[in-house]
Amino acid sequence: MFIEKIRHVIIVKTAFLNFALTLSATIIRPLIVEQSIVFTYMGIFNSFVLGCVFLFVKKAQPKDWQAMLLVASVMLVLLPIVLVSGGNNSHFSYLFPIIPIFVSLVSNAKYTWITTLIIVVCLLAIYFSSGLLPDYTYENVPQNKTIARTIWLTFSVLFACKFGIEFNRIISTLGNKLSEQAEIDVLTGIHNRRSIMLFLQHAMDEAKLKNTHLSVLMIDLDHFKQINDNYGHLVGDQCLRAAAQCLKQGIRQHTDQAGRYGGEEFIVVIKDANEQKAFEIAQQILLEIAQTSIEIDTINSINVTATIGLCTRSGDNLTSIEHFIELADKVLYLGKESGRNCVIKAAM
Ligand SMILES: Nc1nc2c(ncn2[C@@H]2O[C@H](COP(=O)(O)OP(=O)(O)OP(=O)(O)O)[C@@H](O)[C@H]2O)c(=O)[nH]1
Repeated sequence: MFIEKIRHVIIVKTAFLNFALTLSATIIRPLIVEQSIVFTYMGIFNSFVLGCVFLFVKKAQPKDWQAMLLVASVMLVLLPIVLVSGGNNSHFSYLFPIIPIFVSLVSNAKYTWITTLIIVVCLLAIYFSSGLLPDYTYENVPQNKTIARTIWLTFSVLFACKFGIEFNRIISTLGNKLSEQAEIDVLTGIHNRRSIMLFLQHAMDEAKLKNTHLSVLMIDLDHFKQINDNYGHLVGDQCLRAAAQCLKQGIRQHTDQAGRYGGEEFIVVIKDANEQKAFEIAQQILLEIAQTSIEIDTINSINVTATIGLCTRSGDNLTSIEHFIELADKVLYLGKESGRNCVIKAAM
């Protein structure tokens, strides 16, 4: 959504720039250079078209096709001008290589290749139609120069396409890595608090809408301070990683999610399951944690246990995530008081 918004801003700004530059050139150019009146008429028409496109994309919601609409409008105003100002020798044809770079920035590789292909076909068509249309610049360019410029332009457009796609690929790989890092807890490799809270909020909205069941498990490792004190923080960290793996394996992969809530406390969100099913998942997790041995050296290993507080609510009984977590937390501490290594359910 964030990327889509940035792309929309680029599209709107480019649409405005197209309009402003065309209008300015239409007004200023006749004052500086001597030119045929045809260009002034074309400039007025083009400014009108580009102005309308700008107003349209500014008002519309961010959508993929807006980039293509902008490209289509630019091609629509650019092609006739290029055709009557010397074809591929026209100064306006220098604008062609910018188009694939723009498309790659605001759209995807598929649209960039399609646009590039259309431009290359246009360049060839312009070359073969030269001589058929009047040249209002009245310049006499030798045929070999026209051929050379057509070849250079074609390669520039292809290079711009490849460059734009590669640049975009690097940016999106970096973006994916960054958002992954922003969602994952560095120590355990499962979701961090921010990410699991977001998941819980979405799951809650969904459960309210469909009136399905939703459960949270608050999981706290038992006597973890003692493990740290007796074996050191590195062994403590190993226990946290092992517990996180047990959570990952214990949940249903496509519906549920596990995250680190903070310190030695974890949270699991279970969607579309009644209390009994959530209780079975919790017990399975409890068993997995208790059965996992953590090596402290080549000979010795330890086992940790956990206590789980379970809260299940149907969609119409859900209030806020804070309240939901508080209910699970309360029964978790009841579990601690009643001897640990158990699952306690909150009253429905
Ligand atoms: N190794 C390690 N320890 C952590 C980390 N985060 C929190 N802790 C430790 O976790 C311990 C939590 O201890 P307590 O809150 O007293 O709980 P507990 O000893 O598990 O006791 P109960 O929860 O009552 O069973 C503290 O010693 C923290 O220093 C971490 O990232 N790594």
